[in-house]
Amino acid sequence: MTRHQLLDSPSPSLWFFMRAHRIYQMEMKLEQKDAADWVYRGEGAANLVLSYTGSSPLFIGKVMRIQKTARNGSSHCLEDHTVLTEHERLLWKESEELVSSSTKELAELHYVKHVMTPLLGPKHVDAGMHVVTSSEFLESIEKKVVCQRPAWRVDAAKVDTKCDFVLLMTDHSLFPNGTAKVGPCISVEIKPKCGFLPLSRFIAEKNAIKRSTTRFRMHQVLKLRQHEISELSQYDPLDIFSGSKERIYKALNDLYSTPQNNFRVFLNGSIIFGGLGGGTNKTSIVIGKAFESALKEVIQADDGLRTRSFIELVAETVYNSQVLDQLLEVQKLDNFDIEGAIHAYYNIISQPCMVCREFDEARVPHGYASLHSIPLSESLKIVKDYLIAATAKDCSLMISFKPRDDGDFGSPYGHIHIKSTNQNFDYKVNFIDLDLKPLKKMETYYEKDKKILNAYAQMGETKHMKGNTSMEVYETIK
Ligand SMILES: O=P(O)(O)O[C@@H]1[C@@H](OP(=O)(O)O)[C@H](OP(=O)(O)O)[C@H](O)[C@H](OP(=O)(O)O)[C@H]1OP(=O)(O)O
Ligand SMILES: Nc1ncnc2c1ncn2[C@@H]1O[C@H](COP(=O)(O)OP(=O)(O)OP(=O)(O)O)[C@@H](O)[C@H]1O
Ligand SMILES: [Zn+2]
Repeated sequence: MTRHQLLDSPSPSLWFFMRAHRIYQMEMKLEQKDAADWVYRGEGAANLVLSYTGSSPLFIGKVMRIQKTARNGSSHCLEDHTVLTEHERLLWKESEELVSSSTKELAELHYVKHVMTPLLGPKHVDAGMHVVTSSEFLESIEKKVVCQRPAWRVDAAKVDTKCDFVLLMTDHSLFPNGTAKVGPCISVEIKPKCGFLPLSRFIAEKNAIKRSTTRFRMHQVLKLRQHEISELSQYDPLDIFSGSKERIYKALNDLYSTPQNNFRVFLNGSIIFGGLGGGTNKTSIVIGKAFESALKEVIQADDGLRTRSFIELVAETVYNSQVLDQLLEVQKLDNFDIEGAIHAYYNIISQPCMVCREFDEARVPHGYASLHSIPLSESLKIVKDYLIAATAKDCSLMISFKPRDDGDFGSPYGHIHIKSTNQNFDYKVNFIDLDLKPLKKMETYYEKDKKILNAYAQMGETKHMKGNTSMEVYETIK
Protein backbone atom coordinates (compact mmCIF):
# COMPACT_ATOMS: atom_id res chain seq x y z
CA MET A 1 0.00 0.00 0.00
CA THR A 2 1.47 3.34 -1.02
CA ARG A 3 0.71 6.16 1.34
CA HIS A 4 1.16 9.86 0.78
CA GLN A 5 0.43 13.07 2.60
CA LEU A 6 -2.13 12.57 5.36
CA LEU A 7 -1.74 8.87 5.78
CA ASP A 8 1.69 8.50 7.34
CA SER A 9 0.20 7.78 10.76
CA PRO A 10 -3.23 6.35 10.08
CA SER A 11 -5.71 6.10 12.91
CA PRO A 12 -9.44 5.39 13.12
CA SER A 13 -10.02 9.06 13.97
CA LEU A 14 -8.49 10.00 10.61
CA TRP A 15 -11.39 8.25 8.95
CA PHE A 16 -13.89 10.43 10.82
CA PHE A 17 -11.76 13.53 10.11
CA MET A 18 -11.86 12.77 6.40
CA ARG A 19 -15.60 12.25 6.43
CA ALA A 20 -16.22 15.36 8.51
CA HIS A 21 -14.15 17.41 6.05
CA ARG A 22 -15.80 15.85 3.06
CA ILE A 23 -12.63 14.17 1.83
CA TYR A 24 -14.22 11.47 -0.25
CA GLN A 25 -11.08 10.09 -1.78
CA MET A 26 -8.16 8.64 0.07
CA GLU A 27 -4.69 9.71 -1.00
CA MET A 28 -3.47 6.15 -1.27
CA LYS A 29 -3.35 3.36 -3.77
CA LEU A 30 -4.11 -0.30 -3.22
CA GLU A 31 -1.49 -2.50 -4.84
CA GLN A 32 -1.44 -6.17 -5.83
CA LYS A 33 -0.08 -7.38 -2.47
CA ASP A 34 -2.97 -5.72 -0.61
CA ALA A 35 -5.42 -8.14 -2.23
CA ALA A 36 -4.40 -10.80 0.32
CA ASP A 37 -6.25 -8.91 3.07
CA TRP A 38 -9.65 -8.88 1.38
CA VAL A 39 -12.13 -11.76 1.26
CA TYR A 40 -15.37 -12.31 -0.63
CA ARG A 41 -18.46 -11.08 1.24
CA GLY A 42 -21.16 -11.10 -1.42
CA GLU A 43 -22.40 -9.40 -4.56
CA GLY A 44 -25.40 -8.02 -6.37
CA ALA A 45 -25.97 -7.36 -10.04
CA ALA A 46 -23.58 -4.44 -10.27
CA ASN A 47 -21.01 -4.75 -7.46
CA LEU A 48 -18.79 -7.22 -5.70
CA VAL A 49 -18.28 -6.73 -1.96
CA LEU A 50 -15.24 -7.84 0.06
CA SER A 51 -14.50 -7.64 3.74
CA TYR A 52 -11.19 -6.86 5.38
CA THR A 53 -9.14 -9.42 7.31
CA GLY A 54 -5.89 -7.48 7.75
CA SER A 55 -4.69 -5.34 10.64
CA SER A 56 -4.54 -1.80 9.26
CA PRO A 57 -6.68 0.47 11.46
CA LEU A 58 -7.73 2.28 8.30
CA PHE A 59 -9.58 -0.74 6.99
CA ILE A 60 -10.72 -2.61 10.09
CA GLY A 61 -14.51 -2.65 10.14
CA LYS A 62 -14.77 -1.75 6.47
CA VAL A 63 -16.03 -3.44 3.33
CA MET A 64 -14.90 -2.70 -0.19
CA ARG A 65 -17.43 -2.38 -3.00
CA ILE A 66 -16.02 -3.03 -6.47
CA GLN A 67 -17.85 -2.35 -9.71
CA LYS A 68 -18.38 -5.19 -12.15
CA THR A 69 -18.52 -5.12 -15.91
CA ALA A 70 -20.75 -7.26 -18.11
CA ARG A 71 -19.19 -10.13 -20.07
CA ASN A 72 -21.69 -9.77 -22.91
CA GLY A 73 -22.09 -6.01 -22.78
CA SER A 74 -25.73 -6.19 -21.78
CA SER A 75 -25.74 -6.43 -18.04
CA HIS A 76 -26.93 -4.12 -15.33
CA CYS A 77 -23.45 -2.74 -14.83
CA LEU A 78 -22.61 0.80 -15.62
CA GLU A 79 -20.61 0.28 -18.77
CA ASP A 80 -20.00 3.90 -19.44
CA HIS A 81 -17.65 5.50 -17.00
CA THR A 82 -18.07 8.99 -18.40
CA VAL A 83 -19.84 11.40 -16.09
CA LEU A 84 -23.58 12.08 -16.29
CA THR A 85 -25.19 12.55 -19.69
CA GLU A 86 -26.45 15.97 -20.75
CA HIS A 87 -30.01 15.03 -19.81
CA GLU A 88 -28.95 13.58 -16.48
CA ARG A 89 -27.15 16.83 -15.68
CA LEU A 90 -30.40 18.65 -16.34
CA LEU A 91 -32.29 16.21 -14.15
CA TRP A 92 -29.97 16.52 -11.16
CA LYS A 93 -29.11 20.18 -11.61
CA GLU A 94 -30.20 21.10 -8.08
CA SER A 95 -27.44 18.88 -6.67
CA GLU A 96 -24.41 20.91 -7.65
CA GLU A 97 -21.84 18.40 -6.34
CA LEU A 98 -23.51 15.63 -8.31
CA VAL A 99 -23.53 17.38 -11.69
CA SER A 100 -20.03 18.79 -11.31
CA SER A 101 -18.50 15.42 -10.37
CA SER A 102 -15.43 14.66 -12.42
CA THR A 103 -16.11 10.93 -12.66
CA LYS A 104 -19.16 8.69 -12.66
CA GLU A 105 -17.95 7.09 -9.44
CA LEU A 106 -17.87 10.45 -7.66
CA ALA A 107 -21.31 11.25 -9.08
CA GLU A 108 -22.61 8.02 -7.51
CA LEU A 109 -21.09 8.97 -4.20
CA HIS A 110 -22.53 12.48 -4.30
CA TYR A 111 -25.92 11.05 -5.18
CA VAL A 112 -25.93 8.98 -1.99
CA LYS A 113 -24.59 11.89 0.04
CA HIS A 114 -26.72 14.73 -1.30
CA VAL A 115 -29.88 13.12 -2.63
CA MET A 116 -30.55 9.90 -0.68
CA THR A 117 -29.02 10.75 2.71
CA PRO A 118 -31.24 13.78 3.39
CA LEU A 119 -34.29 11.69 2.48
CA LEU A 120 -33.42 8.62 4.57
CA GLY A 121 -31.58 10.31 7.44
CA PRO A 122 -27.79 10.59 7.92
CA LYS A 123 -27.94 8.19 10.86
CA HIS A 124 -28.81 5.34 8.52
CA VAL A 125 -26.56 6.01 5.51
CA ASP A 126 -22.82 5.84 4.92
CA ALA A 127 -21.91 7.18 1.48
CA GLY A 128 -18.40 5.71 1.76
CA MET A 129 -15.12 6.90 0.35
CA HIS A 130 -13.18 6.22 -2.82
CA VAL A 131 -9.80 4.58 -2.77
CA VAL A 132 -7.56 4.40 -5.82
CA THR A 133 -6.51 0.92 -6.90
CA SER A 134 -4.04 -0.46 -9.38
CA SER A 135 -5.40 -2.78 -12.07
CA GLU A 136 -3.11 -5.50 -10.61
CA PHE A 137 -4.99 -5.24 -7.30
CA LEU A 138 -8.32 -5.72 -9.07
CA GLU A 139 -6.99 -8.57 -11.22
CA SER A 140 -5.76 -10.39 -8.08
CA ILE A 141 -9.15 -9.91 -6.44
CA GLU A 142 -10.92 -11.24 -9.54
CA LYS A 143 -8.79 -14.42 -9.51
CA LYS A 144 -9.07 -14.86 -5.77
CA VAL A 145 -12.86 -14.69 -5.49
CA VAL A 146 -13.98 -16.36 -8.71
CA CYS A 147 -14.47 -19.80 -7.14
CA GLN A 148 -16.63 -18.40 -4.33
CA ARG A 149 -18.99 -16.49 -6.59
CA PRO A 150 -22.29 -18.01 -7.80
CA ALA A 151 -21.71 -19.46 -11.29
CA TRP A 152 -24.49 -17.41 -12.88
CA ARG A 153 -23.02 -14.20 -11.48
CA VAL A 154 -19.58 -15.22 -12.85
CA ASP A 155 -21.12 -15.83 -16.28
CA ALA A 156 -22.85 -12.46 -16.24
CA ALA A 157 -20.06 -10.15 -15.12
CA LYS A 158 -16.52 -9.84 -13.81
CA VAL A 159 -14.54 -7.28 -11.81
CA ASP A 160 -14.12 -4.14 -13.85
CA THR A 161 -10.33 -3.97 -13.81
CA LYS A 162 -10.33 -0.78 -15.85
CA CYS A 163 -12.06 1.06 -13.05
CA ASP A 164 -9.34 2.56 -10.85
CA PHE A 165 -11.52 3.28 -7.82
CA VAL A 166 -13.22 1.15 -5.25
CA LEU A 167 -15.66 2.28 -2.60
CA LEU A 168 -14.74 1.79 1.03
CA MET A 169 -17.71 1.62 3.41
CA THR A 170 -18.52 0.77 6.99
CA ASP A 171 -19.10 -2.95 7.42
CA HIS A 172 -22.68 -2.82 8.66
CA SER A 173 -22.62 -6.43 9.77
CA LEU A 174 -20.29 -5.48 12.64
CA PHE A 175 -20.24 -3.02 15.52
CA PRO A 176 -17.15 -0.78 15.41
CA ASN A 177 -14.72 -1.25 18.27
CA GLY A 178 -11.53 -0.13 16.52
CA THR A 179 -9.89 -3.55 16.79
CA ALA A 180 -9.80 -6.63 14.63
CA LYS A 181 -11.62 -8.60 17.35
CA VAL A 182 -15.30 -8.89 16.55
CA GLY A 183 -18.49 -10.15 18.07
CA PRO A 184 -20.77 -11.33 19.12
CA CYS A 185 -22.85 -9.51 16.56
CA ILE A 186 -25.73 -10.80 14.50
CA SER A 187 -27.05 -8.87 11.54
CA VAL A 188 -29.85 -9.30 9.09
CA GLU A 189 -30.00 -7.97 5.56
CA ILE A 190 -33.47 -7.36 4.13
CA LYS A 191 -34.23 -6.28 0.57
CA PRO A 192 -37.87 -5.27 1.15
CA LYS A 193 -38.67 -4.10 -2.44
CA CYS A 194 -41.66 -1.87 -3.25
CA GLY A 195 -44.05 -1.60 -0.31
CA PHE A 196 -47.11 0.11 -1.74
CA LEU A 197 -49.78 -0.35 -4.39
CA PRO A 198 -49.76 2.38 -7.05
CA LEU A 199 -52.77 4.66 -7.34
CA SER A 200 -51.71 6.67 -10.39
CA ARG A 201 -54.52 7.66 -12.75
CA PHE A 202 -52.11 6.97 -15.62
CA ILE A 203 -52.32 3.21 -15.08
CA ALA A 204 -54.28 1.82 -18.04
CA GLU A 205 -57.55 0.08 -17.22
CA LYS A 206 -56.21 -3.21 -18.60
CA ASN A 207 -53.44 -3.02 -15.98
CA ALA A 208 -55.79 -2.36 -13.06
CA ILE A 209 -54.42 -5.47 -11.31
CA LYS A 210 -51.44 -3.28 -10.30
CA ARG A 211 -53.76 -1.52 -7.86
CA SER A 212 -54.42 -4.71 -5.91
CA THR A 213 -51.36 -6.95 -6.32
CA THR A 214 -47.82 -5.87 -5.55
CA ARG A 215 -45.20 -5.71 -8.28
CA PHE A 216 -43.08 -8.08 -6.19
CA ARG A 217 -45.69 -10.83 -6.25
CA MET A 218 -46.42 -10.41 -9.94
CA HIS A 219 -42.69 -10.33 -10.68
CA GLN A 220 -42.34 -13.67 -8.90
CA VAL A 221 -44.44 -15.28 -11.62
CA LEU A 222 -42.16 -13.90 -14.35
CA LYS A 223 -39.05 -14.96 -12.40
CA LEU A 224 -40.45 -18.47 -11.99
CA ARG A 225 -41.18 -18.71 -15.67
CA GLN A 226 -37.67 -17.53 -16.52
CA HIS A 227 -36.20 -20.06 -14.06
CA GLU A 228 -34.64 -17.29 -11.97
CA ILE A 229 -36.33 -18.83 -8.92
CA SER A 230 -37.52 -22.35 -8.21
CA GLU A 231 -40.65 -21.48 -6.25
CA LEU A 232 -42.77 -18.41 -5.50
CA SER A 233 -41.88 -16.39 -2.45
CA GLN A 234 -44.33 -16.39 0.41
CA TYR A 235 -43.24 -12.85 1.27
CA ASP A 236 -45.43 -9.87 0.47
CA PRO A 237 -43.77 -6.44 0.86
CA LEU A 238 -47.08 -4.92 1.99
CA ASP A 239 -46.72 -6.87 5.26
CA ILE A 240 -43.32 -5.60 6.29
CA PHE A 241 -44.28 -1.98 5.48
CA SER A 242 -47.73 -2.26 7.11
CA GLY A 243 -46.83 -0.82 10.52
CA SER A 244 -48.81 -3.72 12.03
CA LYS A 245 -46.83 -5.89 14.43
CA GLU A 246 -48.65 -9.04 13.39
CA ARG A 247 -48.03 -8.49 9.69
CA ILE A 248 -44.37 -7.64 10.31
CA TYR A 249 -43.99 -10.99 12.11
CA LYS A 250 -45.67 -12.65 9.14
CA ALA A 251 -43.27 -10.93 6.72
CA LEU A 252 -40.24 -12.09 8.72
CA ASN A 253 -41.54 -15.67 8.89
CA ASP A 254 -42.17 -15.62 5.13
CA LEU A 255 -38.73 -14.19 4.42
CA TYR A 256 -37.25 -16.94 6.57
CA SER A 257 -39.19 -19.65 4.68
CA THR A 258 -38.40 -18.32 1.18
CA PRO A 259 -35.39 -16.01 1.51
CA GLN A 260 -34.49 -15.71 -2.22
CA ASN A 261 -32.36 -12.53 -2.47
CA ASN A 262 -34.50 -10.69 0.09
CA PHE A 263 -33.15 -12.08 3.36
CA ARG A 264 -29.71 -12.97 4.74
CA VAL A 265 -28.22 -13.32 8.20
CA PHE A 266 -24.59 -12.77 9.23
CA LEU A 267 -22.87 -13.78 12.45
CA ASN A 268 -19.75 -11.72 13.20
CA GLY A 269 -19.60 -10.78 9.52
CA SER A 270 -19.94 -14.33 8.13
CA ILE A 271 -23.10 -15.47 6.40
CA ILE A 272 -25.11 -18.07 8.34
CA PHE A 273 -28.40 -17.91 6.42
CA GLY A 274 -29.37 -17.08 2.82
CA GLY A 275 -27.45 -17.05 -0.42
CA LEU A 276 -24.23 -15.16 -1.02
CA GLY A 277 -24.40 -13.12 -4.18
CA GLY A 278 -27.80 -14.29 -5.27
CA GLY A 279 -31.02 -15.92 -4.29
CA THR A 280 -31.60 -19.06 -2.35
CA ASN A 281 -34.29 -21.71 -2.23
CA LYS A 282 -36.93 -22.56 0.32
CA THR A 283 -35.50 -23.15 3.76
CA SER A 284 -35.05 -26.89 4.29
CA ILE A 285 -35.04 -28.72 7.61
CA VAL A 286 -31.26 -29.14 7.31
CA ILE A 287 -30.69 -25.40 6.83
CA GLY A 288 -33.14 -24.67 9.62
CA LYS A 289 -31.21 -26.91 12.03
CA ALA A 290 -27.83 -25.42 11.11
CA PHE A 291 -29.25 -21.93 11.60
CA GLU A 292 -30.66 -22.86 15.02
CA SER A 293 -27.27 -24.07 16.03
CA ALA A 294 -25.44 -20.97 14.70
CA LEU A 295 -27.74 -18.74 16.75
CA LYS A 296 -26.41 -20.27 19.99
CA GLU A 297 -23.80 -17.55 20.33
CA VAL A 298 -26.37 -14.76 20.61
CA ILE A 299 -29.82 -16.14 21.43
CA GLN A 300 -30.15 -17.69 24.88
CA ALA A 301 -32.86 -20.25 24.24
CA ASP A 302 -33.10 -24.02 24.08
CA ASP A 303 -32.56 -26.00 20.88
CA GLY A 304 -35.48 -25.59 18.51
CA LEU A 305 -36.58 -22.26 20.01
CA ARG A 306 -33.82 -19.90 18.85
CA THR A 307 -35.07 -19.20 15.34
CA ARG A 308 -38.41 -18.11 16.73
CA SER A 309 -36.69 -15.74 19.19
CA PHE A 310 -34.47 -14.41 16.42
CA ILE A 311 -37.52 -13.61 14.29
CA GLU A 312 -39.04 -11.92 17.33
CA LEU A 313 -35.86 -9.81 17.68
CA VAL A 314 -35.95 -8.65 14.06
CA ALA A 315 -39.72 -8.15 13.89
CA GLU A 316 -39.79 -6.13 17.12
CA THR A 317 -36.93 -3.97 15.83
CA VAL A 318 -38.58 -3.32 12.47
CA TYR A 319 -41.79 -2.44 14.32
CA ASN A 320 -40.21 -0.24 17.01
CA SER A 321 -37.57 1.55 14.93
CA GLN A 322 -40.17 2.60 12.30
CA VAL A 323 -37.26 2.83 9.89
CA LEU A 324 -39.34 1.42 7.03
CA ASP A 325 -41.81 4.32 7.30
CA GLN A 326 -39.13 6.66 6.02
CA LEU A 327 -38.17 4.29 3.22
CA LEU A 328 -41.80 3.94 2.18
CA GLU A 329 -42.16 7.72 1.94
CA VAL A 330 -39.21 7.83 -0.45
CA GLN A 331 -40.59 4.92 -2.52
CA LYS A 332 -43.87 6.81 -2.80
CA LEU A 333 -42.14 9.65 -4.63
CA ASP A 334 -43.13 7.48 -7.57
CA ASN A 335 -46.68 8.75 -7.71
CA PHE A 336 -47.14 8.70 -11.49
CA ASP A 337 -46.15 5.05 -11.93
CA ILE A 338 -43.97 4.14 -14.92
CA GLU A 339 -47.10 4.38 -17.10
CA GLY A 340 -47.17 8.13 -16.39
CA ALA A 341 -43.45 8.86 -15.87
CA ILE A 342 -42.42 7.37 -19.23
CA HIS A 343 -44.13 10.23 -21.11
CA ALA A 344 -42.25 12.81 -19.03
CA TYR A 345 -39.04 10.95 -19.88
CA TYR A 346 -39.62 11.42 -23.62
CA ASN A 347 -40.30 15.13 -22.99
CA ILE A 348 -36.88 15.41 -21.32
CA ILE A 349 -34.93 13.64 -24.02
CA SER A 350 -36.93 15.55 -26.69
CA GLN A 351 -37.75 12.38 -28.60
CA PRO A 352 -41.13 11.26 -29.97
CA CYS A 353 -42.91 9.27 -27.27
CA MET A 354 -42.59 5.57 -28.09
CA VAL A 355 -45.63 4.80 -25.96
CA CYS A 356 -48.00 7.31 -27.54
CA ARG A 357 -46.69 6.23 -30.95
CA GLU A 358 -48.49 2.93 -30.42
CA PHE A 359 -51.85 4.72 -30.57
CA ASP A 360 -53.45 6.30 -33.65
CA GLU A 361 -52.76 10.02 -33.35
CA ALA A 362 -56.40 10.85 -32.64
CA ARG A 363 -56.69 8.09 -30.06
CA VAL A 364 -53.86 8.94 -27.69
CA PRO A 365 -55.59 8.83 -24.29
CA HIS A 366 -56.19 12.35 -23.09
CA GLY A 367 -54.19 11.84 -19.89
CA TYR A 368 -51.06 10.86 -21.81
CA ALA A 369 -51.45 13.69 -24.32
CA SER A 370 -51.75 16.16 -21.44
CA LEU A 371 -48.44 14.91 -20.03
CA HIS A 372 -46.77 15.98 -23.25
CA SER A 373 -47.85 19.58 -22.77
CA ILE A 374 -46.55 20.14 -19.23
CA PRO A 375 -43.55 22.46 -18.67
CA LEU A 376 -40.10 20.87 -18.79
CA SER A 377 -39.61 21.60 -15.09
CA GLU A 378 -42.56 19.34 -14.29
CA SER A 379 -41.28 16.53 -16.47
CA LEU A 380 -37.92 16.81 -14.74
CA LYS A 381 -39.54 16.57 -11.33
CA ILE A 382 -41.64 13.53 -12.30
CA VAL A 383 -38.67 11.60 -13.66
CA LYS A 384 -36.29 12.67 -10.91
CA ASP A 385 -38.75 11.52 -8.26
CA TYR A 386 -39.33 8.29 -10.16
CA LEU A 387 -35.59 7.49 -10.21
CA ILE A 388 -35.13 8.36 -6.52
CA ALA A 389 -38.06 6.07 -5.73
CA ALA A 390 -36.45 3.35 -7.90
CA THR A 391 -33.33 3.52 -5.71
CA ALA A 392 -35.50 3.24 -2.60
CA LYS A 393 -37.37 0.24 -4.03
CA ASP A 394 -34.13 -1.62 -4.74
CA CYS A 395 -32.01 -0.86 -1.66
CA SER A 396 -31.51 -3.17 1.30
CA LEU A 397 -31.36 -2.52 4.98
CA MET A 398 -28.96 -4.09 7.41
CA ILE A 399 -29.97 -4.35 11.03
CA SER A 400 -27.20 -5.38 13.40
CA PHE A 401 -27.59 -6.53 16.98
CA LYS A 402 -25.21 -7.08 19.87
CA PRO A 403 -26.15 -8.24 23.35
CA ARG A 404 -26.42 -5.18 25.57
CA ASP A 405 -24.12 -4.91 28.58
CA ASP A 406 -25.97 -4.46 31.87
CA GLY A 407 -25.97 -0.85 32.98
CA ASP A 408 -24.87 0.46 29.58
CA PHE A 409 -26.97 3.63 29.57
CA GLY A 410 -24.80 5.79 27.32
CA SER A 411 -25.06 3.56 24.24
CA PRO A 412 -25.42 5.45 20.95
CA TYR A 413 -27.50 2.59 19.56
CA GLY A 414 -31.17 1.66 19.68
CA HIS A 415 -32.31 -0.70 22.42
CA ILE A 416 -34.59 -3.70 22.04
CA HIS A 417 -35.82 -6.26 24.55
CA ILE A 418 -37.08 -9.71 23.59
CA LYS A 419 -39.59 -11.29 25.88
CA SER A 420 -39.08 -14.93 24.91
CA THR A 421 -35.48 -15.00 26.17
CA ASN A 422 -35.57 -11.92 28.40
CA GLN A 423 -32.53 -10.50 26.57
CA ASN A 424 -31.54 -6.92 25.78
CA PHE A 425 -29.79 -5.92 22.55
CA ASP A 426 -28.25 -2.81 21.05
CA TYR A 427 -29.16 -2.38 17.41
CA LYS A 428 -28.32 -0.13 14.48
CA VAL A 429 -30.00 0.15 11.10
CA ASN A 430 -28.28 1.09 7.85
CA PHE A 431 -29.37 1.28 4.24
CA ILE A 432 -27.08 -0.17 1.61
CA ASP A 433 -27.10 -0.16 -2.20
CA LEU A 434 -28.47 3.33 -2.73
CA ASP A 435 -27.24 3.47 -6.31
CA LEU A 436 -28.17 6.13 -8.81
CA LYS A 437 -30.34 4.62 -11.57
CA PRO A 438 -29.39 5.82 -15.07
CA LEU A 439 -31.98 7.96 -16.86
CA LYS A 440 -31.94 5.70 -19.90
CA LYS A 441 -33.27 2.89 -17.69
CA MET A 442 -36.74 4.50 -17.90
CA GLU A 443 -37.38 2.58 -21.11
CA THR A 444 -36.31 -0.68 -19.47
CA TYR A 445 -38.65 0.04 -16.56
CA TYR A 446 -41.55 0.50 -18.96
CA GLU A 447 -40.77 -2.71 -20.84
CA LYS A 448 -40.25 -4.73 -17.66
CA ASP A 449 -43.57 -3.50 -16.26
CA LYS A 450 -45.32 -4.83 -19.37
CA LYS A 451 -43.48 -8.14 -19.16
CA ILE A 452 -44.38 -8.63 -15.50
CA LEU A 453 -48.04 -7.86 -16.17
CA ASN A 454 -48.14 -10.20 -19.18
CA ALA A 455 -46.61 -13.08 -17.25
CA TYR A 456 -49.07 -12.57 -14.41
CA ALA A 457 -52.06 -12.25 -16.74
CA GLN A 458 -51.06 -15.39 -18.64
CA MET A 459 -50.79 -17.37 -15.43
CA GLY A 460 -54.25 -16.09 -14.53
CA GLU A 461 -55.68 -17.05 -17.94
CA THR A 462 -54.37 -20.60 -17.71
CA LYS A 463 -55.65 -21.16 -14.23
CA HIS A 464 -58.85 -19.10 -14.47
CA MET A 465 -60.20 -21.82 -16.69
CA LYS A 466 -60.34 -23.81 -13.49
CA GLY A 467 -62.33 -21.00 -11.91
CA ASN A 468 -59.67 -19.51 -9.64
CA THR A 469 -58.79 -15.85 -9.12
CA SER A 470 -55.18 -14.79 -9.71
CA MET A 471 -54.58 -14.56 -5.96
CA GLU A 472 -55.89 -18.09 -5.42
CA VAL A 473 -53.72 -19.27 -8.27
CA TYR A 474 -50.69 -17.64 -6.69
CA GLU A 475 -51.49 -19.34 -3.42
CA THR A 476 -51.90 -22.75 -5.08
CA ILE A 477 -48.74 -22.70 -7.19
CA LYS A 478 -46.65 -21.28 -4.33
O1 LIG B 1 -36.38 -4.38 -11.47
P1 LIG B 1 -36.24 -5.30 -10.29
O2 LIG B 1 -37.28 -5.05 -9.25
O3 LIG B 1 -36.10 -6.72 -10.70
O4 LIG B 1 -34.87 -4.90 -9.53
C1 LIG B 1 -33.57 -5.28 -9.97
C2 LIG B 1 -33.03 -6.32 -8.98
O5 LIG B 1 -33.79 -7.49 -9.12
P2 LIG B 1 -34.64 -8.18 -7.95
O6 LIG B 1 -36.03 -8.20 -8.49
O7 LIG B 1 -34.52 -7.38 -6.70
O8 LIG B 1 -34.10 -9.56 -7.83
C3 LIG B 1 -31.58 -6.65 -9.28
O9 LIG B 1 -31.12 -7.56 -8.26
P3 LIG B 1 -30.58 -9.05 -8.61
O10 LIG B 1 -29.56 -8.90 -9.68
O11 LIG B 1 -31.79 -9.83 -9.05
O12 LIG B 1 -30.03 -9.54 -7.31
C4 LIG B 1 -30.72 -5.38 -9.22
O13 LIG B 1 -30.75 -4.88 -7.90
C5 LIG B 1 -31.23 -4.33 -10.20
O14 LIG B 1 -30.55 -3.10 -9.97
P4 LIG B 1 -29.26 -2.64 -10.82
O15 LIG B 1 -29.57 -2.94 -12.24
O16 LIG B 1 -28.14 -3.43 -10.26
O17 LIG B 1 -29.15 -1.18 -10.53
C6 LIG B 1 -32.70 -4.03 -9.95
O18 LIG B 1 -33.15 -3.18 -11.00
P5 LIG B 1 -33.94 -1.82 -10.75
O19 LIG B 1 -35.33 -2.06 -11.19
O20 LIG B 1 -33.88 -1.49 -9.28
O21 LIG B 1 -33.23 -0.78 -11.57
N1 LIG C 1 -21.75 -1.68 3.88
C1 LIG C 1 -21.94 -3.00 3.89
N2 LIG C 1 -21.77 -3.70 5.02
C2 LIG C 1 -21.93 -5.05 5.04
N3 LIG C 1 -22.27 -5.79 3.96
C3 LIG C 1 -22.46 -5.14 2.80
C4 LIG C 1 -22.32 -3.72 2.69
N4 LIG C 1 -22.56 -3.36 1.41
C5 LIG C 1 -22.86 -4.50 0.75
N5 LIG C 1 -22.80 -5.57 1.57
C6 LIG C 1 -23.05 -6.99 1.20
O1 LIG C 1 -22.69 -7.16 -0.17
C7 LIG C 1 -23.83 -7.56 -0.95
C8 LIG C 1 -23.80 -6.89 -2.33
O2 LIG C 1 -23.81 -5.48 -2.18
P1 LIG C 1 -24.79 -4.51 -2.98
O3 LIG C 1 -26.20 -4.86 -2.66
O4 LIG C 1 -24.38 -3.13 -2.70
O5 LIG C 1 -24.48 -4.94 -4.49
P2 LIG C 1 -25.20 -4.47 -5.81
O6 LIG C 1 -24.52 -5.14 -6.94
O7 LIG C 1 -25.25 -2.98 -5.85
O8 LIG C 1 -26.68 -5.06 -5.61
P3 LIG C 1 -27.96 -5.00 -6.61
O9 LIG C 1 -28.04 -6.30 -7.32
O10 LIG C 1 -29.13 -4.83 -5.67
O11 LIG C 1 -27.75 -3.82 -7.50
C9 LIG C 1 -25.05 -7.15 -0.12
O12 LIG C 1 -26.14 -7.95 -0.44
C10 LIG C 1 -24.53 -7.33 1.31
O13 LIG C 1 -24.66 -8.67 1.72
ZN1 LIG D 1 -46.47 9.69 -24.52
